[in-house]
Amino acid sequence: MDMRVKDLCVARGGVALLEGVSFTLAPGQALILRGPNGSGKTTLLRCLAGLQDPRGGEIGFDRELAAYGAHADGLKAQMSVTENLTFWAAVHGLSDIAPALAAFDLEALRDRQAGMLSAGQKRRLGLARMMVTGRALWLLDEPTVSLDAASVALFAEAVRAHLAGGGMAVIATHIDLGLPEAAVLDLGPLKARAEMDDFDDAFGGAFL
Ligand SMILES: Nc1ncnc2c1ncn2[C@@H]1O[C@H](COP(=O)(O)OP(=O)(O)OP(=O)(O)O)[C@@H](O)[C@H]1O
Repeated sequence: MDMRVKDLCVARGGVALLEGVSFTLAPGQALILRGPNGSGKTTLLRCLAGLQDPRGGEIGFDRELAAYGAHADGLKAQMSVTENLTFWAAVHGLSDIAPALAAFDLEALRDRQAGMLSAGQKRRLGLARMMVTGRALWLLDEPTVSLDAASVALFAEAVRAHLAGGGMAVIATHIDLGLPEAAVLDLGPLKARAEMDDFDDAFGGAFL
C-alpha cells in the first residue's frame, strides 16, 4: 500500500510551519527529510505518526502501520537489552528479537541494563526497537545521533533490508546516511507564510 501525503500543512504551538507538503512513497522506498533547525521536520514526523493532527491536507496511510522513533529512545532503563526488545516485540504480537540484536550488534550487550548503555549503544537499541515492531513504515527523527561511523553503516543496512522486505521509511537527518537510493524532500521551500491567524492562535491576540 502506498503512502500518499497531499498538500499537508503542519503547525506547532499554533504557528504554521510548513504548507504544501506532498509526496508518495511506495513499498520499498525511503524519503529523507532535510531542512534547517526549526524548519518543522519533527513536527511533520509527529503528524505522520498520528501524534498530532495536521492543520490541513491529507495523509493517505493507515497510521497503525507506522512505528515512530523520536529523539528520545523510549527505553526502560531498569530492563536489559533483551527484556526491552522482548517487551516491544510482545506489544506488537511478535517474539523473535534475534534479527534485531544481530542487525545492531547488540548480542554481546544483551544482558546489560539499558540504563547502563553508552549513548550510542542506547541509540542502537532504540533503532533495534523499530525492527521488532514489525511495522511497515519507519518514521525516524535524527536516528544517527550518537552513532559512530560503523553504527551508521549498520543502520543504513537495516533500513535497506527493511525496504527490501517491502517496508518504507521517512527519515529526518542532517547527515549523509549512505542511502543514495532514497528520495530527498527539502522542507526549506515549503516554509509556511506567516499569517496573522497564527499569531492570534499562539498569543491569544495579546498583541492586537
Ligand atoms: N511544543 C512546542 N510549542 C511551540 N513551538 C514548538 C514546540 N515544539 C517545537 N516548536 C517550534 O516549532 C518549530 C519547528 O520545530 P521542529 O522540532 O519541528 O523542527 P526541526 O526541523 O525538527 O528542527 P531540528 O533540526 O532542530 O531538530 C521550531 O521553531 C520550534 O521552536
